[in-house]
Amino acid sequence: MARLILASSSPRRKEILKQVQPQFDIITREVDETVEALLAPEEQVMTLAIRKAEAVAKDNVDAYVIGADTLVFYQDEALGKPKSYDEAKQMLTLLSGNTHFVYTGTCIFHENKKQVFYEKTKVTFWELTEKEIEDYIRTGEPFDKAGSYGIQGYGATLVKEIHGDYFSVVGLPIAKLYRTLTQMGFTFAINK
Ligand SMILES: Cc1cn([C@H]2C[C@H](O)[C@@H](COP(=O)(O)OP(=O)(O)OP(=O)(O)O)O2)c(=O)[nH]c1=O
Repeated sequence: MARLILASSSPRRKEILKQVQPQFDIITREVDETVEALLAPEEQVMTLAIRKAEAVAKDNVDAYVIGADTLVFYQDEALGKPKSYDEAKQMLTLLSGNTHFVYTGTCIFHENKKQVFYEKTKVTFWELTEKEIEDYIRTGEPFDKAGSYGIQGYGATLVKEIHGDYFSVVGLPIAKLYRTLTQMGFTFAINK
């Protein structure tokens, strides 16, 4: 049976994949997460997804290896994970009352061949008061998340509208991933 590997340390990506496939392994390698800021958003997330998947695929050529990367873009500026309280406050203040885009790049390696794609989701935030932003940051939720929020947690209260794939905002566009893996020859447990 073909082996499926999620090359990610994100607990959210693991939960989403588990929702449709009970059996897979998690193997991660440290990769350089810097990327040329002048690249288009989709190129940035796909470049990083390829890097994450490739680092694991080179020792696991027979497996199907999945890498993913999520970035929030507001007016062409990439918002990654905040490094401090102040940075989280700055990001959430930018996003308040405005529309931004969440890009997730996904890459699958199998037998030295790769498939890469991205999803773009449009998210609009409610207008937030300074107290709302500060209360939210104190939950601790912003710190390991691109754009300083998690739509799947308390962050749900910040979101007015979303157009596109919810799961891609959380970190893994599962429907497109399922379809791409199936096209590449992987058989999910549900299809056996
Ligand atoms: C916008 C948003 C991001 N995120 C998360 C998804 C990603 O885990 C994280 C962005 O960081 P990433 O660098 O994409 O991923 P990661 O470092 O968590 O994991 P790995 O590189 O090992 O795969 O932000 C949410 O959980 N909810 C959200 O609403």
